[in-house]
Parts: sequence; C-alpha cells; structure tokens
Amino acid sequence: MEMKKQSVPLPLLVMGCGGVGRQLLHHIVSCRSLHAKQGLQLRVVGVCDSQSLVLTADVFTMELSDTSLMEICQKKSSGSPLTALNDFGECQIFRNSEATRKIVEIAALLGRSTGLVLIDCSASSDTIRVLNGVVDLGCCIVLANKKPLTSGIEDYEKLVSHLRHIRYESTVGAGLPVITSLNRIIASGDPIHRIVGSLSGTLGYVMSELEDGKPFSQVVRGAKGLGYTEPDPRDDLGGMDVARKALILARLLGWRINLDSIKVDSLYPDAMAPDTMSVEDFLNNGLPSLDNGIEERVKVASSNGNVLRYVCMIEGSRCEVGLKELPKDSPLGRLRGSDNVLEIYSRCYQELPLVIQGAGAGNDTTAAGVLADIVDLQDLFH
Ligand SMILES: NC(=O)C1=CN([C@@H]2O[C@H](COP(=O)(O)OP(=O)(O)OC[C@H]3O[C@@H](n4cnc5c(N)ncnc54)[C@H](OP(=O)(O)O)[C@@H]3O)[C@@H](O)[C@H]2O)C=CC1
Ligand SMILES: N[C@@H](CC=O)C(=O)O
Repeated sequence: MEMKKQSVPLPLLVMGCGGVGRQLLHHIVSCRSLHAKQGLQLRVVGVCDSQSLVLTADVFTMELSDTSLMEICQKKSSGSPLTALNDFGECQIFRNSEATRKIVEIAALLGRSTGLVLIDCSASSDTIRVLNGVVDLGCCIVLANKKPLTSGIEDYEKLVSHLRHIRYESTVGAGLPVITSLNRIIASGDPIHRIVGSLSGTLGYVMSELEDGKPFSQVVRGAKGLGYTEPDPRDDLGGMDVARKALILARLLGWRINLDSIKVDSLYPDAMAPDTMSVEDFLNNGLPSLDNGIEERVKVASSNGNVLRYVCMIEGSRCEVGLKELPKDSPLGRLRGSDNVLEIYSRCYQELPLVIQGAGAGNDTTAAGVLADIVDLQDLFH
C-alpha cells in the first residue's frame, strides 16, 4: 500500500503586490499539485501593499484561499489598493502603521510555533524595520527587494545574521542562480578575486535595442512596459539599481562597504532627478531630450566596432558600475535583450571564469526565483 506523504505547511506573508508580488501569487497557485507531490503546502496568511494588510482571520488554522489570492491580484492589476477589498470573506484589513504592527505580532506568534516566511516584493526602504523585527523573532525572510540589503552595514549584518533564515537570490539576476553559486564557491574556500558582468535587464535591453536604431526614450518606455524597470526607471538609468546589485555581491564577498563607496555612471543629468521631476514628467518630457546624445554615443561606439554595455566590476578594492564601450564580439557585447551575464574569477576559475547567463529581469523569472527561495527554506519547517 502506498503511504501518503505528510504535507509540511509553510505560512507565508507577502509584502508588495505589484508586478513581482502578483506573479509570485500566481506561481504559488499554479504549483499546488507539484508542491503537494513534494509534501509541501504553501499557506499564504497575508498580503500587503503600501497602504494595508489583508490577513486571514486565524493565522494558525486558516489561509487566504486560491480564489481570494486571484481576486487580490485582479484588484491590484486594475490599479485599486487592497483597502478596496471591503467585506473580503473571513479576512481582516489593517491600515498603515497598524499593518506593520500586526505583521510583527503575527511573526511573534508564528515564530515560536509553526514558523513564518516574510517575503519582501516591495521596492521600498520602509520594510527594513519590519524585516529586522521578524528576523529577531526567529522567522525567515525572502527578498526580491534590494533596498534593505543595501542600506547601512549594520542593518545588512543584522538581516544576514541568521544565514539559514534568509534568501535573496532574486535581488541579483532575477531567477539566475547567482547568490547560490557564489555561496558555494565561498563555502569551499575558493577565493574570488574578480566579478565582472552586465547585471541590468533594463540597461541590457535598452543598449541592444539602441543598436537597432530605436530612440532611447522609446526603448526605455518599452523596458518599463515589459516589467524590466524599477517602479521609477531612473533607478535603472542612473545606475543605482546596478550599484545595489554590486553592493550585494561585494558584501557577500565580505566587503564592509556602503552604497556611497561605489562609483556610479548616470545616463540622465541631475536636473532630471526624482526630487526635481515626477516619473511621468521624466518619461514624457525628460527622456526624449536625451535621445540625440545617447544616439551619438551609440554611433561613436559602432564606428569603433564596439557596442555600449553597462558594466559592473568588482576587483581588488574597486567596486564600480558604468557605461563602457566593448567589442561587439565579447561575452558582454554579444548579450541581447534583458539577458544578464556574470563572470566569476577565482582560484578554481582562474583563466576561464564561471559564467552565469540568462534572463535577468521580468516578473515571471523574478517571481520564480522568489518561489524557489521559499521552497529552499522548507527543511526548517519540519
Ligand atoms: N521586475 C524585475 O525584473 C525585478 C524586480 N526585482 C525587485 O522586485 C521588487 C518589486 O518589483 P515590482 O513588482 O516591479 O514593483 P512594483 O512597483 O510593481 O510593486 C511594488 C509593490 O510594493 C508595494 N509597497 C510599496 N511600499 C511598501 C511597503 N512599505 N510595504 C509593503 N508593500 C509596499 C507597492 O504597493 P502599492 O501597490 O500600494 O503601490 C506595490 O504593490 C523591487 O524591489 C524590484 O527591485 C528584483 C529583480 C527583478
Ligand atoms: N530593474 C531591474 C530588475 C531586476 O533587478 C533590472 O532591470 O535589472
């Protein structure tokens, strides 16, 4: 007689219900039978956006049903806030600071019983406090959001203080196995002395589309429409998003540095900074005025047989990110679309680096990376 495998329940609370958060909920629902076969049951007990938290009435015994999760996704896709979900089954809705307090309260309850995974799919620095709070309470955290890992070194060290309780693969390279690979090399005592790569799906896509003669403003809007950019595309164009990825990698190598130690090249002038222009104003009026200058840079590179790529370099005591002219026929020059590539040089990968390449942005692959991180934590929940 076949023995039925006992399911391991994993309570999850998802912060952020934008492109990545919603896709994660879709992946969770569509993987139900796969996970059941693996003896795993993902129980989403709460979902929040920037204004409120939707929580199941009893976090110990209940969860948001798949129908409720899809209704939440639909509501958020249509641009409504979660607060618009009045009278939502047996759920409770908490607003603003009450929502944060509630998450910590749940973490305290579940942290010492069933456990809890708090997932950060927001693009906000405001989640640092709650993430640190739940880590202290013995809960696990999974991040797609780079900001908490790239604030002050003390916050970073606190977040990673329980290494078995944190996963953040999607922060660098979306679904690509970057952090896992680096962790394995580091754990084996193989010293890494150089990392070079193209780590922005947005800038990769923009640079390769520019080679086809399209205007800068058009391809940036295209990247936004495809879900590659940050909520404010200036995070990508100004190099800060790549700088954050570089900082996450450098800190993983043990460098105790901050964001301001990283040299960053920006593709837009200070006069178009977020404190001067709204995102809409930038997209509609700022960006088009940059078209000619960028087109000229692409032409100059092309006349030298080169292409432009936004490169991240970590070597010696240098950590920098910026736009470089590279031969068309080089590993970075050959990249197309949103693909990322990362070359890791170490003692074992001395002459020929370990190369990780593939789609480096997009809601689908990013959410898949987050889901894989969650599943990777299951052994802590037996
Ligand atoms: N897209 C990609 O290719 C990749 C994205 N990432 C990262 O994934 C994260 C999410 O990206 P994306 O889904 O595109 O972003 P979106 O802007 O689409 O979604 C962000 C969500 O976070 C919510 N939010 C904002 N502040 C808070 C807060 N304080 N607490 C809880 N929720 C909050 C927003 O609420 P509201 O709806 O109310 O505004 C929104 O639902 C980002 O950090 C991004 O860097 C990482 C790798 C790749
Ligand atoms: N905006 C980012 C998304 C992933 O981190 C990118 O373009 O790479």
